Amino acid sequence: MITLSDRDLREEQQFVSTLYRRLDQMRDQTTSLRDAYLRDSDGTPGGRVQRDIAYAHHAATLQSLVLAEDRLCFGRLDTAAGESVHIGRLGIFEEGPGDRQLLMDWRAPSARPFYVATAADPLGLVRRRHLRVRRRVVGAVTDEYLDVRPELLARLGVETADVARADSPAGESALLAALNAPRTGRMADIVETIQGEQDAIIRADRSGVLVVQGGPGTGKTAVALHRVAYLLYNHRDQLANRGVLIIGPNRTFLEYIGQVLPSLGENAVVLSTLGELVPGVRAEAVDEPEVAAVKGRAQMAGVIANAVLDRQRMPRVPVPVPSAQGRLELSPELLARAQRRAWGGRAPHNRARASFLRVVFNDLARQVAARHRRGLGAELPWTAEDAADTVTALREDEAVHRALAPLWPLLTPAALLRDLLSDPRRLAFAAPDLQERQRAALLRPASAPFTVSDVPLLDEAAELLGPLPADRGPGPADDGAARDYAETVLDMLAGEEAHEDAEAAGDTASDGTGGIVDAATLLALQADRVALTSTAERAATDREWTYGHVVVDEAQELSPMAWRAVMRRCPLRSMTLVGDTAQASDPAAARSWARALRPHVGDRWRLAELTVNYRTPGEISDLAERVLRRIDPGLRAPTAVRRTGVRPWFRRVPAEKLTAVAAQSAAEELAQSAEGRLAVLVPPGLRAAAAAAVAAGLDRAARERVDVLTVAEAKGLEFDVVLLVDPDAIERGSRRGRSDVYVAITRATQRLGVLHSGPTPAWAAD
Ligand SMILES: Nc1ncnc2c1ncn2[C@@H]1O[C@H](COP(=O)(O)OP(=O)(O)OP(=O)(O)O)[C@@H](O)[C@H]1O
Repeated sequence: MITLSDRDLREEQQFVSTLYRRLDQMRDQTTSLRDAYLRDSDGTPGGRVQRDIAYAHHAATLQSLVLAEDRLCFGRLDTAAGESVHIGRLGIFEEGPGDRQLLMDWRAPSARPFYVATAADPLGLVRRRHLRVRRRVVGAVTDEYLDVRPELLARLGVETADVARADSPAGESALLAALNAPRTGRMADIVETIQGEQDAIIRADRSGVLVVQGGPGTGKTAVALHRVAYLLYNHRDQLANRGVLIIGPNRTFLEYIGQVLPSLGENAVVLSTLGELVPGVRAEAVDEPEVAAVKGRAQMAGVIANAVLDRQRMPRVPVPVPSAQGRLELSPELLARAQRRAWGGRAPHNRARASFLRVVFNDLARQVAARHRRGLGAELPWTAEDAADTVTALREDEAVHRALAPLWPLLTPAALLRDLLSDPRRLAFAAPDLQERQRAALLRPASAPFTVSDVPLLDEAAELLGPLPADRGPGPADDGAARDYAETVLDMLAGEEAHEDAEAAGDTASDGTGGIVDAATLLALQADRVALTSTAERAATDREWTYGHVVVDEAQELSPMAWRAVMRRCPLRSMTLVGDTAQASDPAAARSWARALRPHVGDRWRLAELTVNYRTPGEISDLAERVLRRIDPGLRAPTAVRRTGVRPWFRRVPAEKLTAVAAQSAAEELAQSAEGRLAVLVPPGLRAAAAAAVAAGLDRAARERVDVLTVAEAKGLEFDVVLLVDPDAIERGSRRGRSDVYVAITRATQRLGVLHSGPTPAWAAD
């Protein structure tokens, strides 16, 4: 590697300045186009929708151009054929005849050698150049030579003696600078320094299920996000219409990764937690482990199906039906026939109800006709018109509806699940194969909020129930359905106000995720009042939306029921599943990918592995490796790419002083540097006390750099410094407690401190 002369630096600066001038010009042009749509509308509803769509399109383009500002250009390739091309965050062309390309998008096939060419396999490159551009200024340029034949070097004006051969696939100094940089609390993109094994996954074929297995810090999340950007760029036609769904473990994580895709110019993406997968529900609470374990079992699919059947059961005695036409009655035989007719259509419950009621109302009308024949006016004929009028009158009769209410009620998934889990009788009917103890664990008050493990059950129910009919008129919907409906409307109105407020404030991307859609927020928008313009917006509000590609991060945590819900979102099975089975902590999680995927794709999935740890320095990952061996002696931790020379520290503290000492240690660690973030990771029982103690011991600026979290909350995140409090309690805290300790240790990018109340933890004893 050599550092270049001032002349080379000047030339690169000139080129980069040209790029930024063109970028400014593109922004101005897009702004004018966007604003033109604000003024132009023919005033018709159709015209307004078209205007909204065009406006949103140009606004999104403008946002990509704004976000491309930082590190617009970061590389240059010189080929053996004598060509030279600059690589950057997006493609830029000169304006005018010929449209010469100035900058090549990192995702273009010809940009690939930038990431994977080596001296052994130069892929046609002579030189790979890394440009360090900050605030439009080229600060440094480093070169690697991949083909050192003198005639090729001479063409670049370089002497053989001056060059260093590239032996690593991407610029080492750029990589180390990125890895050592203080963390900001938001994940950054890695376009400048994607490594060879990562590139192969990013550019892997779109079809089928790709599992990316890798230890902590191997870049699984980063790779998955760059893969989405790559797929959207290369398969825009297929993917832009259906969108891409990214599922992450919790909201904090989604906020952490939320800015990566917009910074890569991509917005056709929905980010969701499992708890938000069903529109209208935003579950954050988690169940006790044994309850979550039961709810996650595949068996629960049968339980939900039985719960629906339970609502279609018919009485064995006649059902009296008071009506304006007198007292009528439905016999058990008639009800059984209506039930068979409804089942025959194979429609979901709410739709099948129409068939059920058709038979019921015809029978009631038949009874009215028979009464007519027997009574006064019997000499007058009973016409088809009379029959139709009678059915209409019965359908509008409140008393009839009250009598029919318990038979085949309209149901929302929420009502079904709420009733099932709060009623021992219903549960006993639906779950005869669960043990008494398991059923007891599932029971809870009807007013309890939905938990994350309930969401796959709601999804299952939604599948079997189908939507409520759009125009269901006055009808025997059960109380739960009516209550849900009212709640949904209230939610919509509240959401609409919030939306209008945000618009009034000119705050189009107030969530900081650059316009990527937060499923739950969007649900609150009333589709017929606010035009949902982008694919992502429409997808996020529609439970039955199927995506062009689905990414699941921390996929090792999914229960069999969660897998079913996820698979429904992607019948094409174009999926990227990233995770690490050694980090699994969910009690219902599968222990292997094969086991998790077999019910859905058999063995038709591919495995890619990442083996290098970019996050954790060697001193900390050595420790992590020992924890890993205690989970399974056959497992190996990924190799750390760097060492810092700073060893983790341990301190024994009396149990009652743990939180106070954690607060003091946090203050000391933060004082060591003005930048970067610190996490205090605690057992759930200490969280509140530790948060209070830490907050009390810090000034405001320092407080903003600290998070006090449980391990579950810290999943997928990283911090410059981690203080691990009472690891033995974390280990004892759950069946997969050792995995939690492993996850905790591997969150640190620089330093780790451990506070323990008992003897030194076994994994660190020597
Ligand atoms: N090629 C790279 N260049 C620069 N930074 C990288 C690269 N690969 C990974 N990183 C950085 O390493 C850190 C870990 O990456 P990431 O969070 O994607 O790992 P992970 O495998 O998902 O970890 P975990 O399983 O612990 O959630 C991040 O800060 C990421 O930006």
